[in-house]
Amino acid sequence: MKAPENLLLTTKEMGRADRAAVERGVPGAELMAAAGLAVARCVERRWAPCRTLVLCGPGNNGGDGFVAARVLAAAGWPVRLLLLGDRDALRGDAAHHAALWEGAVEPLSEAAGRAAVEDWADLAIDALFGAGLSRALEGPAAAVVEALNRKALPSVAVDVPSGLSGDSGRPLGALCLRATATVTFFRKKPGHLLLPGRQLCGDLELAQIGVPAAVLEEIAPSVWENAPPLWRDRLRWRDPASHKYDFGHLLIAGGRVMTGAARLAARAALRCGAGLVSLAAPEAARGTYQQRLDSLIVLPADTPEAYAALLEDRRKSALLLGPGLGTDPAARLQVEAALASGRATLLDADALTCFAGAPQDLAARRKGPLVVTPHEGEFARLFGERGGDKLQRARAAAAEIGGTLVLKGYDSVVAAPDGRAAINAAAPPELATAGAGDVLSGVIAALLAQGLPPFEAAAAGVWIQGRAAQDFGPGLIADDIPDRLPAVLSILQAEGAA
Ligand SMILES: NC(=O)C1=CN([C@@H]2O[C@H](COP(=O)(O)OP(=O)(O)OC[C@H]3O[C@@H](n4cnc5c(N)ncnc54)[C@H](O)[C@@H]3O)[C@@H](O)[C@H]2O)[C@@H](O)CC1
Ligand SMILES: [K+]
Repeated sequence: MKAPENLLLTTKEMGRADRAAVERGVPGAELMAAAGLAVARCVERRWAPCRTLVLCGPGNNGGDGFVAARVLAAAGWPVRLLLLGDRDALRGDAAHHAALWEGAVEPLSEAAGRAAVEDWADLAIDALFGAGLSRALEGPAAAVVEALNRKALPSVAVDVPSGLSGDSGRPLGALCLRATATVTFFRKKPGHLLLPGRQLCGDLELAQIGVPAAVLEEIAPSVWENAPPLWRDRLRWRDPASHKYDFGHLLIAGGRVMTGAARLAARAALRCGAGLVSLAAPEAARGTYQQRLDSLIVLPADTPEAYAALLEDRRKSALLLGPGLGTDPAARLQVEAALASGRATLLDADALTCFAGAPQDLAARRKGPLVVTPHEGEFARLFGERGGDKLQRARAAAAEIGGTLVLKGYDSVVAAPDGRAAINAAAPPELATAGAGDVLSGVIAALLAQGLPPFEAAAAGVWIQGRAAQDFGPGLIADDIPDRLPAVLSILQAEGAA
């Protein structure tokens, strides 16, 4: 299984992993002991002993809370434990660990929860609900979470902040804890990375609690956190025998007016190792394209037919259309010619708008590998308003067009038509700037030109661009990114050789 350490598990899959671990002889009570201990250790690392309020729910999330309370109390921390529901109603491992707790168990009522937060606690451990949350917070749980948020009391959430869906990254109702830190177990969940979940979790810690990695074989999850182990072995590096044609020939379709977009893409593509990058452009714009980038080959394409004729050269291994292309009928014909050529094709921006509201037309014309890279606005234009969370929408849309789809954003989702998906959490907010999408399209297209499969090219491209922009800070413009790509590639090459 690819990159097992980066796999993400849905709440259901995590339940299966827990059960499979127990079937393999790891007692559930031990898993819970390790989970609660990890929470306590997180608290001890981050704070000096202080008045700690442990809020326990009626399920196993609450059981983790009992363990954390026990560990902290034994270490001399002042701990109060408030339980939602009846102690006698606790079951299984949670009942086991509740019985080992020697301190008082105070009932969590609306008034008791509020008072403990407002008048007593310096810190809270949220063990109300984890993977088992099935509806919006209400009653005492809602009251105490609301009080925690209002006071902005430091808090550590067990598994997920109460109120959050670990699958969608969205609160199940209007209310969700804003945690300082979250400790989760075995593998992260999609909701830890998707927005707003990623921000509601605060600092995310992953603890290993004794679930053997072998259980992943039977669960066979297909969503990863985007990271080099997922695609690093596909990257191509030059050696003394290399020829430029071994690294592909990318053809970019350049428009007449907005020439900056395609130039950014071209520069990024050259920096990302494409053997040759050509840009097909109408007469009026050719001079502009050529002047700004000496290593770019500018080819004449005054009509869609002239563009199609360029595709007869089979050495052109990938096509990029969209940045600055325009949305007139000629642009649409160019996109159709690209799709019909069977060449690996990346469509972005205007090329997607050419198919607004008609993704089925796009799917019907596709003859080869396809990557599309819409932001939310372009996605809505192409597919219409869709329900579901970001991961669901991206996967469904990828399956529909039979291509890999990158739904861009701070939490970009890369989805393949076969159901594989990667969520990217390694990009800085500064990438929200004009032209960053054009750079990304150039990076991914360069990887396609070098023969990477679409899903790997897209996931690698998203990660590489994010890393190139990392640590730049305020003031980043898209023009800064291409020349920062080589440093990222050098690190990836060195890691691959190690
Ligand atoms: N062996 C295991 O299964 C392990 C589980 N662990 C912990 O167990 C958690 C999952 O435990 P559970 O499946 O028991 O689920 P939870 O403890 O998250 O919650 C389930 C309980 O909450 C109730 N509930 C759900 N939504 C509610 C709402 N809005 N208002 C009131 N009640 C609500 C359910 O009826 C059920 O009683 C994980 O998040 C993790 O913290 C860890 O201890 C590691 C081992
Ligand atoms: K929780």
